[in-house]
Amino acid sequence: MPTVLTDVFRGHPIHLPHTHQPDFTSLSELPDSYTWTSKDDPLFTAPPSPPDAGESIPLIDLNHPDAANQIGRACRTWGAFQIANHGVPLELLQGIEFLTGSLFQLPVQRKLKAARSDTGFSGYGVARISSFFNKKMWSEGFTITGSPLNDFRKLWPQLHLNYCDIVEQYEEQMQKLASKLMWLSLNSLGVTEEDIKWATVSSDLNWAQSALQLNHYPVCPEPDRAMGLAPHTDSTLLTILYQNNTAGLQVFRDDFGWVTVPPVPGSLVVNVGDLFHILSNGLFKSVIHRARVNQTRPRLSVAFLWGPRSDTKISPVPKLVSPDESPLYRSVTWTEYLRTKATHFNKALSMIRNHREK
Ligand SMILES: C=C1C[C@]23C[C@@]1(O)CC[C@H]2[C@@]12CCC[C@@](C)(C(=O)O1)[C@H]2[C@@H]3C(=O)O
Ligand SMILES: O=C(O)CCC(=O)C(=O)O
Ligand SMILES: [Fe+2]
Repeated sequence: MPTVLTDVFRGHPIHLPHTHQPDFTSLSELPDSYTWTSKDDPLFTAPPSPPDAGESIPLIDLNHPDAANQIGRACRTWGAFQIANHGVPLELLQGIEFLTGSLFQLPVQRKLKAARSDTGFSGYGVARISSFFNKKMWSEGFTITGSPLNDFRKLWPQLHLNYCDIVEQYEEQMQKLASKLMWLSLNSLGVTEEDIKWATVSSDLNWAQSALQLNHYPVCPEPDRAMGLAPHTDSTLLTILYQNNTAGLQVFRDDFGWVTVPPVPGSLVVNVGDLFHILSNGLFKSVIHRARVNQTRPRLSVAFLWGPRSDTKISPVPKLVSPDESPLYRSVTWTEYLRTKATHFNKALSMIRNHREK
């Protein structure tokens, strides 16, 4: 039996202090344990792109005839882009935002009834990458994979079925969209279904699996010294992110520094993840991103983390490797990669890189 995402951390416990979260709203000063400097994260004080430089990830209209090329270009240069006219109903985006807001507004004792266990995948807790940093992040999260029924029943004894329904509809829409985006970007490189047999467009999508990460960044007394979610790349093929109307997401570019992704109502943000970086032999860049926090407005985001089934080996598409060079990366399954990431964090991608021999 191939592992499913739920089993990824079974036998690979990650101990995280979910139960030590403060009541964020009661703090009028930033405690030292939440105060970040460049000692805690070398990129913390990297210069932000000047607002007048006008640099921003592209906003791509999926109905535009040139959308595939625009997406391909964005994946090569930024590793991220926003999309409009994506076909996901606005009411569903509003529904998932409402669910996320209601979940995090629950009393902390109720949320802890659905806390993520050390070997578990789903549930309430601090960011999984917390163990790699000395300082705490000003956020709380909830991961969903498979049916959320058991967790939701603990959170909302009355309304859980309505909320399960929203999650199911949202995941269904996101799966279709993610597959469409992957093929648009691959087609822009001349890669077709003949080249990647495990991911056929016409199949019923059971070659893919996903997780939903709900994030809440409460208002913060000293946002300039706090960190919502520390810099990371996602381990996915693609991540599709919905953010509410409060800015906070930033992407890093060597040439510009940190660039804020402004919320555009109704649009979605798409990130290239590490597995897509590998599949494209490094042509598409998995983007380093982080979330900052705000002094007056809470921020919510919903990340749809999408990758292949656990038994699929991902390796660079042969067509994208020059005949006189070896592939940049070794093959890896999503499960293997998530475990490597859980142990080695931002060194994971370089750990599966081949040392080039001509
Ligand atoms: C499938 C997954 C990707 C993820 C780890 C997870 O098991 C579920 C949560 C995801 C997330 C969201 C926040 C950032 C991140 C690095 C993390 O700690 O948890 C990602 C993980 C990832 O993409 O590696
Ligand atoms: O909240 C955000 O904007 C970023 C969230 C994120 O990067 C993630 O959940 O992986
Ligand atoms: Fe992320």
